[in-house]
Amino acid sequence: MKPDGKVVLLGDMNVGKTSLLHRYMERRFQDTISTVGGAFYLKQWGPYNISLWDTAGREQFHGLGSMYCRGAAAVILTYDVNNLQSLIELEDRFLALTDTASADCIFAIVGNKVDLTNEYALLLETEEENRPEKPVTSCISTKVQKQVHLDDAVALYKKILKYKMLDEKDVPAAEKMCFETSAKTGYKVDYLFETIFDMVVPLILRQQAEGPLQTVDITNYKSAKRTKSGCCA
Ligand SMILES: Nc1nc2c(ncn2[C@@H]2O[C@H](COP(=O)(O)OP(=O)(O)OP(=O)(O)O)[C@@H](O)[C@H]2O)c(=O)[nH]1
Ligand SMILES: [Mg+2]
Repeated sequence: MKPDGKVVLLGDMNVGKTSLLHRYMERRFQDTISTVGGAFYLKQWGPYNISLWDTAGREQFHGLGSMYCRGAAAVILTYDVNNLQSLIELEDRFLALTDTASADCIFAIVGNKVDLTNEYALLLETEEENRPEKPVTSCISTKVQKQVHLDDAVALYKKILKYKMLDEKDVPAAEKMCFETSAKTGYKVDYLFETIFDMVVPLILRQQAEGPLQTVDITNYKSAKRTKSGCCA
């Protein structure tokens, strides 16, 4: 079965892409091993099937990224809120991989691992809904000052719009598309994915109305001839 739409997670190794997908699909947090290549889940959203692609952040798999992004309806650029370099990498290394995504692809920027920051307790207080299963209130002393602020993500979102030559007026507001999550506690994980699915549906409808994705016409290519000289026998 062919999925109706595709959502891809990109970002540096160790930011928590696999954990976020796992939390959303399996409803739990467990130890992960660094992803090799890529993998996907299928999520039914209303009458639509959406494929959710997990990619490998490791440098050695970098070349695969643009392949996974091909035709994507949404790309979730993920960083770790405690690692500034992981946000910088999104711009330097991952953004160009999205050139193969759908022309009206939706972009989200997600700062994961907020549970490790000293702001987390405050976030929980101000967010009555989307409460995690188990608020982590112990071990306050081990919490760290957040390295990346939401403003930095918003600035990156605006850079992406420039890169894509999109007008701010035509796309969802930056503030709406920058999220902070915790795959460990579940904080805002459902909210993230479901906000994106809702945005992807109109895109799916549009794509379906326009017919199948444009594919490369191979009828003009000469079929590769096998010559004797090219044969190793
Ligand atoms: N505290 C905390 N740890 C997390 C969170 N999300 C992931 N981790 C941990 O961070 C490490 C990396 O998580 P992964 O989900 O494997 O990261 P990834 O982005 O898939 O990494 P690659 O597959 O190598 O690209 C693991 O040890 C996770 O347990 C989170 O929200 N909070
Ligand atoms: Mg992974």
